Amino acid sequence: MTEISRDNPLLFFGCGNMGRAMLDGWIAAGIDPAAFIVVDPMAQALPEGVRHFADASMAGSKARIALVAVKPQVFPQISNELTDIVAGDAIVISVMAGVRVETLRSALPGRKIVRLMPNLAASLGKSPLGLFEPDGDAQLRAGIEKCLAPLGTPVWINEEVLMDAVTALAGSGPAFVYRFIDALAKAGESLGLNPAVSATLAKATVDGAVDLAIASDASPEELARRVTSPGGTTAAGLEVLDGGLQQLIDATLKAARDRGVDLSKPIEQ
Ligand SMILES: NC(=O)C1=CN([C@@H]2O[C@H](COP(=O)(O)OP(=O)(O)OC[C@H]3O[C@@H](n4cnc5c(N)ncnc54)[C@H](O)[C@@H]3O)[C@@H](O)[C@H]2O)C=CC1
Ligand SMILES: O=C(O)[C@@H]1CCC=N1
Repeated sequence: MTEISRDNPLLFFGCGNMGRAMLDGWIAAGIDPAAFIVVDPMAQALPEGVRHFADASMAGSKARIALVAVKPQVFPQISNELTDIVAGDAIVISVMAGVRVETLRSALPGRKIVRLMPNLAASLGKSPLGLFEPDGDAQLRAGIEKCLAPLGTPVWINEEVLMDAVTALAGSGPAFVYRFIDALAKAGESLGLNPAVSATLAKATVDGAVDLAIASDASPEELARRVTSPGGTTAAGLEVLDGGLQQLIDATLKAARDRGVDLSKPIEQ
């Protein structure tokens, strides 16, 4: 059921920023565009061959595998539409932040529910893929991993409550990294560098540092040590950064995690 193809298409319910990144990742990996159906009133310029319906009622046959990628706040309003277009025994993968398996199960009785927390790097096949399913179903897990393999690295999470931490770190995380890149560039500018030069240096620095961190057996801490000459420029900079960075990142992730917990609560009408 997790083998997606023209005959067993995956239905995207919502295909905005996140859905589109996943769709692009799958198609870039060589999956037939006809293996995808998108239901989204706003989706535009979808890849050729992807079947698109503005409304669920137009989608025709019931999907056996579906991906829910609408905003969590929208889910209560669309759950009936969704129930109508996914088969009774379908696999439903939700990327919605906060929305719990219990909520998904009560809206979609009988379906196998999998929660997934990806990020936008799915379009490049480089997304962390935090996964939770409540039944410890080995066959389902293997099928999901195979299906998601073109998008990045799967990591199963054993306690659902930790999906809010995964969301904060891996789902929201790219935005925090982009802010760091921006801050590097702005700081370079304030030291007199031309804005375009500073932005290029900031991106290339982060790009190379990340590639080294991934390729090397050394920890990030050890790699930082290798950059740092005693009494040199890096030591002078780290003395400032180490005075506040961890505290700031702790507070940032906690705020994001706590918002995920809020989103898990029923919306007050
Ligand atoms: N943007 C990101 O980096 C990440 C987002 N997510 C999750 O992905 C979900 C979607 O987020 P984004 O893509 O950022 O939002 P978005 O606003 O870009 O996309 C949501 C899409 O849902 C569509 N939609 C709204 N009502 C609909 C309906 N009745 N039927 C079908 N489609 C409908 C909208 O037209 C829109 O294209 C959220 O639940 C979010 O928590 C998870 C990880 C990362
Ligand atoms: O900001 C959000 O709520 C979503 C979930 C993770 C990334 N974007």
